[in-house]
Amino acid sequence: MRIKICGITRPDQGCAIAQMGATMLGFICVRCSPRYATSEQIRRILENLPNSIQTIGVFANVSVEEIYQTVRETGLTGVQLHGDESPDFCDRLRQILPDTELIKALRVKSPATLIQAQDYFNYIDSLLLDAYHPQQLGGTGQRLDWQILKPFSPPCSWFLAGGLTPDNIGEALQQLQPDGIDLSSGVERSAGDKDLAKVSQLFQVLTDFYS
Ligand SMILES: O=C(O)c1ccccc1NCC(=O)[C@H](O)[C@H](O)COP(=O)(O)O
Repeated sequence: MRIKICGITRPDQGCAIAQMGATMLGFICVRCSPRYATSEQIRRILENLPNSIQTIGVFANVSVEEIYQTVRETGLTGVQLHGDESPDFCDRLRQILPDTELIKALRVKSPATLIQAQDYFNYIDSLLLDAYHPQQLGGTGQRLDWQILKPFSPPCSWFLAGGLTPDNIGEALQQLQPDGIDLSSGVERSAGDKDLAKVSQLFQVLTDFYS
């Protein structure tokens, strides 16, 4: 199970969360987000992390060139596209960053979103399914309808996101079998400030679940 904790803004919290067992850390490269981290901030956080951890930059509706430049400046190992990027955009990005993991996030509004997902399978490494919110792109704490995900079995790996917390993660994993999980506001004190007690509680629940 891949465990991604998203919206990291502080080096000490990044290190602590990596030590607790996260396999991926996410950095919000979307300027309007309260969790926005600059390339300089991301670089400083990455300097102190173990090499084994994957580091994912989250982008929305920016150019291939901007993403390329941020990845080169920071050393991020992966990119998550959280806006309205097309399959063709994913294909172009993959061509200029062939060794960078490419995750396409889809905000699930209805079962039609899961049909739309099929258009991306040839161009991405993983899908991330998040909740739909009319005004915000991500980090909303909104849970998506797990019921409509039950028959979903894509040919690529997929992450469950959207309103996950230490209190509901067990129930989510009883109902669904994602390859990874992604949490942000459910393990925060305030936007961008992770609550290490909640992150620790999450890992305890996961340990109990899998033992
Ligand atoms: O987190 C943000 O502020 C954000 C802003 C703009 C685009 C994406 C954003 N987050 C993407 C993520 O991967 C979050 O972890 C995901 O939306 C789940 O968030 P939450 O429901 O708070 O766990």
